[in-house]
Amino acid sequence: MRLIETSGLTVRYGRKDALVDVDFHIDRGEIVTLVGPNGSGKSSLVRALVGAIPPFKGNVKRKNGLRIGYVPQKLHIDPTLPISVKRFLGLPKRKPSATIEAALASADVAHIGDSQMTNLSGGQFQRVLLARALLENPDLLLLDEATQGLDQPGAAAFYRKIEDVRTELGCAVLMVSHDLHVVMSASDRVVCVNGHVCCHGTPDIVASAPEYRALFGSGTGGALALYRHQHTHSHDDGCDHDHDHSQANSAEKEGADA
Ligand SMILES: Nc1ncnc2c1ncn2[C@@H]1O[C@H](COP(=O)(O)OP(=O)(O)OP(=O)(O)O)[C@@H](O)[C@H]1O
Repeated sequence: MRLIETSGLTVRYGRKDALVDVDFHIDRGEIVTLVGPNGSGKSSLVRALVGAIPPFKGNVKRKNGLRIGYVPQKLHIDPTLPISVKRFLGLPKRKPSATIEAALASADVAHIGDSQMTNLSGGQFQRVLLARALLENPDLLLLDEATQGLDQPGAAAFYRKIEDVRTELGCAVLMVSHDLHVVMSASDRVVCVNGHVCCHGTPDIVASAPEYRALFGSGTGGALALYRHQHTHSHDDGCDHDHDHSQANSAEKEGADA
């Protein structure tokens, strides 16, 4: 079932098109990763999907009553403001403590409810933001560069957690990343934008390839993968971003030979 669907979506700021003619959809329970370089229109697409900006052309359809849980890139908390994790999760609207505890448990941080927000590590902080997004029992979990600032094992652990959350709660997940190479192996689909949809497809797990290990280190449990570009697509459609296919190609070969 479609949760969100755009057709022919164009987003314009002033006289400048940020995105042109985008057909995009996300279905119930699927994990979609949106990649693209800086300024390629990822945030614009997300803003249009959630209805924060209107389409200049085309349309965006959302399922009636769609509930979206949003995990931002980061959130500034005044370091002089003492606030515990549980109190933070009760803002702006108080929630039953059982609801808060369940959300913390789903984000794997059940034990830090009484900690001060300002004392959390980067990884714990992102888990709390994830718990906050889960409070409303979302149909769609939206993560905007949610692992920025985490080290690589931290990012990998966070991705694996997201995969678990999808399995447990059945929500769809839309992840946004500016890193073309690092995506979730759990993604059902990867959509690459650069002012338009350049290409889309399934990511390949290349965790066993030496090149993969050289790039990302080991110990990620296969949560990180290189996105194998679809080499069947043509780049003479005005897609002018800089893909580095060499590493992914050699990793694929190694993976195939192994
Ligand atoms: N509010 C705005 N007003 C004018 N131009 C904007 C606005 N927001 C974005 N843009 C422009 O639209 C284009 C797409 O920006 P967008 O923020 O969607 O890209 P992005 O892929 O999310 O980038 P990043 O990875 O750097 O966050 C850019 O050229 C940007 O300068």
